[in-house]
Amino acid sequence: MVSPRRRLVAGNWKMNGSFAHLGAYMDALVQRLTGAEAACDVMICPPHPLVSLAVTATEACAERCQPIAVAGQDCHGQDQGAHTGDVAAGLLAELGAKAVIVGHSERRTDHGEDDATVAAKAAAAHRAGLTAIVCVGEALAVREAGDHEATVCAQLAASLPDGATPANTVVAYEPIWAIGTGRVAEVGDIAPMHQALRRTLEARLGAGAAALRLLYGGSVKPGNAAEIAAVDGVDGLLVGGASLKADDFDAILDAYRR
Ligand SMILES: O=C[C@H](O)COP(=O)(O)O
Repeated sequence: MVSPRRRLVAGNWKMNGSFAHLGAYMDALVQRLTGAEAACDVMICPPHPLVSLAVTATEACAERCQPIAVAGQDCHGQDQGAHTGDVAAGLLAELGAKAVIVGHSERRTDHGEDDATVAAKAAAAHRAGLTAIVCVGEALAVREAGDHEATVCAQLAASLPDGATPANTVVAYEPIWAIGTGRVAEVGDIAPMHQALRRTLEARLGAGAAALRLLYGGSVKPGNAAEIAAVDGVDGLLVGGASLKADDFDAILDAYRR
């Protein structure tokens, strides 16, 4: 049965990009999307200093192609305060962002963020009117030990704040061993995990869980996007490195043009 959930493809630029890159990228992406709409929501997540310019660029082309939403890559769990270097979800919303990634494994590793911190960040996103893209995923050792489903499902349950709904939350399953490594999870890795995560969402959110989108991320490229997009239970893709080139990102969107 075809899922009723609207697919989402989001490009996470991580700590890459520049003002010059953004301008050229938007020109190229809009050119490719014009007259070639993909049957999915499209989102880019540039570094925070580029969010405002990205919003301006997407608004300028709104009449030429399908909407391109802009998202932040992180926010603080509090609405404001003495947190040097952090970014408030409300400010991202004020800049025109529609969503923010929270709990990416690189944040969890680089900044020691635990599930409670991620849940607080997602709640802050919700208060600001943003969609929280909550990331979860296991390390290689956890998978090799066979504990991956229990680990990631527990991670998801603890990373979702009260008040999470399909309207304000997206979940991204990103096995850490597949991020930026070129090592792609097999269909046989992805499908069972997505089924387990769906059960976790149902236990947590009840009937509302059915509409919540569950993305896959980890070395998604033009060459494997269609196969991954076709996996039962995958409602879209969170793309890192391959989203940095407009051509490659557009080729990944082809997965939703067939
Ligand atoms: O947020 C994106 C993921 O970390 C995937 O990154 P990647 O496509 O470079 O493996």
